[in-house]
Amino acid sequence: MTSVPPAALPDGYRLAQLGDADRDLMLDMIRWGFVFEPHPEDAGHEVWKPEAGRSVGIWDERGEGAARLAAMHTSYQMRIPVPGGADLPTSGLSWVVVHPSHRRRGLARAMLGAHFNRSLERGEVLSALYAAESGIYGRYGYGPATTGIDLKVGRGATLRDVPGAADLISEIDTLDAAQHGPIVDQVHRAVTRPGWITRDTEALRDRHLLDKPSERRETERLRILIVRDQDGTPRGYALFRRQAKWSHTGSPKGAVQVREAVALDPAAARALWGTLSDLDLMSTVETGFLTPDDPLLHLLVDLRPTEQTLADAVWLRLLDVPAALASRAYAAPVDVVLDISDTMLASNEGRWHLRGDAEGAEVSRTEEPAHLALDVADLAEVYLGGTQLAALAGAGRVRELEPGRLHSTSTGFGWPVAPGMSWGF
Ligand SMILES: CC(=O)SCCNC(=O)CCNC(=O)[C@H](O)C(C)(C)COP(=O)(O)OP(=O)(O)OC[C@H]1O[C@@H](n2cnc3c(N)ncnc32)[C@H](O)[C@@H]1OP(=O)(O)O
Repeated sequence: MTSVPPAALPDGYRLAQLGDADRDLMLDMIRWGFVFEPHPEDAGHEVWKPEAGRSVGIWDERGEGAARLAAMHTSYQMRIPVPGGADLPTSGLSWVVVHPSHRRRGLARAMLGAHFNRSLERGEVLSALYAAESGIYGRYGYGPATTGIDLKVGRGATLRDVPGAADLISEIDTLDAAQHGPIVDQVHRAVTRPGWITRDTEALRDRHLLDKPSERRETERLRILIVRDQDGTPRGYALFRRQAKWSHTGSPKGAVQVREAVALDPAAARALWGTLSDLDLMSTVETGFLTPDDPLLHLLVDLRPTEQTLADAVWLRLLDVPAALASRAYAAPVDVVLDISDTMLASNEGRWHLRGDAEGAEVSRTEEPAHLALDVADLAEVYLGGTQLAALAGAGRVRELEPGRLHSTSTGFGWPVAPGMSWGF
């Protein structure tokens, strides 16, 4: 156990980096936190590979005997593209668990403080996560920066024609990580969208293509649909499973469960969704999280029969506010003083003068009067352009201190392509 700089912890607890020797304890903690038992049939399929030096635990040293692990988290090294195309170093926070015996005494807060300091020391400007419950992370300065829409589309839903779609070649196969991994990676990487986190390490790529036997119980194994152009170049893919169901009168009611669907052009999107929505014996396609501007929403002739569920997707934390603001481009010129409150990272607190446009931006500390005031979590929510500053102002979460500044700044923070990503970590 390597010691980590002290954090505010209740007496008798100690924060420390976790390593390979702690792996079994970490896996046990993860089962406590996320409530599951290992399935015997998954033996040999587990590829949980925490990245070296990025896991931290809290040990309970009260009482007699050896210290017991009371809490843990890990993080992954990632890069997030932001509006304008810059790729920012990001710490992908994951597997945050406090054992039920130790909850609600500040262990999570202490771990988050350590996570912020350690990420900043590594030069990470942002932290990103998927929240198990949406009430947890706002208090630590994270905001839901991307939104996902899950659609349930009926079999044979009419899609608009796209020139060239009929010329593409669609092939369906059983997913084989070694064979299809490079194709998935190549297409996934070619997407240009704020928030689109690439899977840059082997551990992230392996985990993403994992097809655990226990997950096939009610369904089939993971399949892949690849759409290629006439030259054989992949233009899109979908990872999916089919689940067979039958009505009491013997009619097929199966569901296609899409894990991830990526298309690089309109024709590929049309070919992909056309195939997925017309598989034999299936009556519905469950799309999984799509970005709010996904082509499927605009290919469908009639949206009314589809069931839609909107939910928060990636939560973002600006660890270094000036670096984050200076790294993105702005859809319209902005020249504004923002007064930021941040209860956990004092280095972000206070007034920042931001001047930016489509080419880039500069940010400096200032004593000038502020035009807009907001919390760092609300800044995170608008940072990738998915939520309007003006919308948050409508809910009283952004204060306009100089009349007339809100709308121009809100336009500048917007972006024509919705932020999003297609996989969870
Ligand atoms: C990125 C990810 O890994 S998401 C996964 C998060 N982990 C889980 O959901 C696993 C099960 N839950 C847990 O392990 C724990 O309950 C945790 C990690 C969510 C919270 O740990 P704790 O040590 O109890 O949190 P801590 O004592 O620091 O509480 C911080 C604050 O958050 C609040 N809080 C904690 N969990 C929740 C929740 N699920 N919903 C709403 N508020 C919460 C606490 O009430 C407290 O509020 P306060 O500051 O106003 O007093």
